[in-house]
Amino acid sequence: MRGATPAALTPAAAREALPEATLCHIVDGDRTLLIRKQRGVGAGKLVGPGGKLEGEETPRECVVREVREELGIRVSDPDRAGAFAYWADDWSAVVHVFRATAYDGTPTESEEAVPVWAPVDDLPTGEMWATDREWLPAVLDGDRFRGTFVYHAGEPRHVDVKTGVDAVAFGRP
Ligand SMILES: Nc1nc2c([nH]c(=O)n2[C@H]2C[C@H](O)[C@@H](COP(=O)(O)OP(=O)(O)OP(=O)(O)O)O2)c(=O)[nH]1
Repeated sequence: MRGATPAALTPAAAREALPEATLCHIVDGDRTLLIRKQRGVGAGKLVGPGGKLEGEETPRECVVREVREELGIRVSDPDRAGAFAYWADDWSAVVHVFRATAYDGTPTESEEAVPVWAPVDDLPTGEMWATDREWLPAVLDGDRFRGTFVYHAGEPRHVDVKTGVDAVAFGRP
């Protein structure tokens, strides 16, 4: 299945075939909380906090754990906003995206992440994954989406995003 082309891969099959990861987009009034990723996939970029699923945890459990590990805060209302299947030369995954508005604690720098607040209506897209701009504004706005992306040599070669649709076909909440 890993060799299947995206066109042949249904969302359910993608989840079977690919590792799963999460992203959390916290909205606080007119700003949103990103991290400057210090290591791993996407190091150096501005991204939502998140990471790979571990063991039998659900995506929601994963995103709460990752936000706590990376920023030292506890999100209390992560809401599933969408998902994308993502293929690149060195890493491919189904990434579950959550939106949250409530958290306890103060975002604090860790080995993995430096917190960066960004204005919701002026996102630093030049420092983000090229395809994040296709779905992040909708997520920050409370909309839902589903996406499929193929990157080669760091450039997006296939980009398919549908907003206003449920991503539940990509898997468990
Ligand atoms: N914003 C954004 N993030 C992405 C994209 N593709 C992609 O895999 N990611 C994220 C999903 C995960 O949060 C992250 C990959 O996991 P990670 O390397 O941070 O994993 P981790 O913290 O569990 O692992 P580690 O560093 O301890 O090995 O990259 C994308 O297109 N845009």
